[in-house]
Amino acid sequence: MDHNKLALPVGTTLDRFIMRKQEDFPYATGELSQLLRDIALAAKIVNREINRSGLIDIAGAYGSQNVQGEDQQKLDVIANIRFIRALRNGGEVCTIISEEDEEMIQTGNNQGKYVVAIDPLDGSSNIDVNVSIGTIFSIYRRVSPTGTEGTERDCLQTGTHQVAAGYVIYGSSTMLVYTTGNGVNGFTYEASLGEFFLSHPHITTPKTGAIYSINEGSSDHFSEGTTAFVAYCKQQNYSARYIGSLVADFHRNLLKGGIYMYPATKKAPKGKLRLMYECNSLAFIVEQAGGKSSDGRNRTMELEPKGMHERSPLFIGSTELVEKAEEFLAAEYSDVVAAL
Ligand SMILES: O=P(O)(O)OC[C@H]1O[C@](O)(COP(=O)(O)O)[C@@H](O)[C@@H]1O
Ligand SMILES: [Mg+2]
Ligand SMILES: [Mg+2]
Repeated sequence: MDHNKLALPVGTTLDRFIMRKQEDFPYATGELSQLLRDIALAAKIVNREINRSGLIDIAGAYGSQNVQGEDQQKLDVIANIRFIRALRNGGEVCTIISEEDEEMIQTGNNQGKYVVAIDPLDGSSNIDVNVSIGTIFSIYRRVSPTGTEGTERDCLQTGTHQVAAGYVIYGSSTMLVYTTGNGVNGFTYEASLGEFFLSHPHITTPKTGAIYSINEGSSDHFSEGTTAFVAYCKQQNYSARYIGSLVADFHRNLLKGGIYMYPATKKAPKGKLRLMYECNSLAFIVEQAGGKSSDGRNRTMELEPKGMHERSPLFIGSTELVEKAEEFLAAEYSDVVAAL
């Protein structure tokens, strides 16, 4: 009996889980394990900042805009600093792309084998109103040789090249959910012990569900296909649930079944969400949990990134719901083509 392959019990610490899983890979050298620990450490620090954000003056806008033209919140900047510092100090990462920085961030760890794409604080519009927010990350192995700075080619890889991806949700409890391509596991943070504990082993998402998540405030700008699918969801008496924090909406639907959509609209032809550190990361998770993710037509993880902050429409969640949405969009597309 290969004990390493045994399912680890609920309550296993993240550290122990990472170590035991590393033993499953005889050629593993521990760098990815250490990188996952570095991310968990930064998440603990950011969690502390978020929990006390109402008490100390870190609420509100920071006073500058990021490359997307969005007003940065103080916590966006604090989370960005904390994750970059942990990844730099950890030594495993040569280059970082972050939602909050226009250019690639060279860490100085030229021997580092990994590149990280990160959304340090997801759900910025919910920061000051005590609604769940998150962090989203993707990890890639560099393609350029070690000993040099990471390149744009290292950063612009398709989602299928992710070696790991995950998110942290800072909600009623704080959880870290991630995959290294061998299923999805969730860990709950016990602040008094300063530890993440395995609480959700082998997460799988239902094939279908009765929840749809989309900002209907933009419905005037929806395409015909999106409008038709939303109408279909209502006919099916599905529940509309939209928190406005991608991580939180995704997490709920992952566990309960459902679909989250941020479609292309007339005002945002490529949607809003960023391919490298929002869409690809969650696409890897949902596929590993038995779900599906696309831009309405193409598999998210096969989309060729053209820029670090490129946007992509996102339809993600239970396979049957995403496929149903794709059917409505395909009908719209064939109408468009027929009209050409
Ligand atoms: O307000 P909208 O247009 O519905 O957008 C909400 C979406 O934008 C986001 O806040 C974008 O992410 P950031 O907060 O990281 O910029 C998502 O979390 C959320 O799903
Ligand atoms: Mg985000
Ligand atoms: Mg963000």
